[in-house]
Amino acid sequence: MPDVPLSEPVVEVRGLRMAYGANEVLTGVDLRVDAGEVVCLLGPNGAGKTTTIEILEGFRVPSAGEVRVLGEDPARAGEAWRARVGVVLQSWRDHARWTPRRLLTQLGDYYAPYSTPERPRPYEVDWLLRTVGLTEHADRKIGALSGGQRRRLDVAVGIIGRPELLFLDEPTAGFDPQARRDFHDLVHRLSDLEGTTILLTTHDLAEAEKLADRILILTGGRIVADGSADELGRQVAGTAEVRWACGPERFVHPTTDVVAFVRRLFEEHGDELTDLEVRRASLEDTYLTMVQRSESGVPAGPVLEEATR
Ligand SMILES: Nc1ncnc2c1ncn2[C@@H]1O[C@H](COP(=O)(O)OP(=O)(O)OP(=O)(O)O)[C@@H](O)[C@H]1O
Repeated sequence: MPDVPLSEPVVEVRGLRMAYGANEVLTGVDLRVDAGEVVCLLGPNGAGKTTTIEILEGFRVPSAGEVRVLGEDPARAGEAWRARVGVVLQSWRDHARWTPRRLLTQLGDYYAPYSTPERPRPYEVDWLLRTVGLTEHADRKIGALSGGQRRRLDVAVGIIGRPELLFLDEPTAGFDPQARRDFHDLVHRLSDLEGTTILLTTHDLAEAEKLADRILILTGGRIVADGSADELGRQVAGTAEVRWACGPERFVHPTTDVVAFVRRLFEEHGDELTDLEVRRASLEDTYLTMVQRSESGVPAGPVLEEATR
């Protein structure tokens, strides 16, 4: 079970701004993550996802705004707070001469004083190595691991302390399909069985759709969309597209009422229909359209015609 009362947000951000010199990256980000949620932060390259996550982790001090994570300001929070937070950064390149077992054991020792009866810390190292698929490589030098194996170790490092809140910045970059699936299972396990709250970034929209209870889209310095994949789809996709064939001829028609349209199609053409397909806006269509609209200042509205044009 989560250690934060369910009514209190685990992450709450209001009016967050961040500038690197003259480059204003975040211009007023508001977001909230509740206990036990898996939230996915999407956005184009350079949108400020890593910047946002690093501010929430306490690694970066924002230019302005209010940030509360597990009830504290991350920029001022102490070691006990840090022990409750797990972090998988975009890339680690250190401890090349150590072995995964040694690194995880050492890091685990750091978390042990913060163990509680509800949340015993750290995870057992052999269990964790097995869970991330590194048992065979547990005693090899970290510098000799492949990119994907190193990334699995990054994930293990992020969760060794049994965090209540886990930040994952592009966690599956470089994973092969099996490692990706194993990782998705791990996220479900952490979320469902451990009540871990998870905020992740990814460019893999199928991954976002699979993992996220809620998706946030960051572009132009702000969050422009917030909802489940289905909700976002419905917000922008008023129409579906019906494609069919009658003999050699093929047709495409956008409609807001698929069932009524298809029923009429069968009534009128019945036996002559040789193919039929209904296409709704995918998360990719929705995402691309929302980002394009935000960049060009166009308000929300149906997306499918634009996305499939
Ligand atoms: N330390 C820094 N100093 C100056 N500018 C920075 C720094 N870190 C990031 N930036 C700039 O801030 C902007 C946002 O970068 P950030 O890494 O947060 O984006 P992102 O959404 O995570 O991108 P990506 O999807 O490519 O990982 C970019 O224009 C980047 O060049």
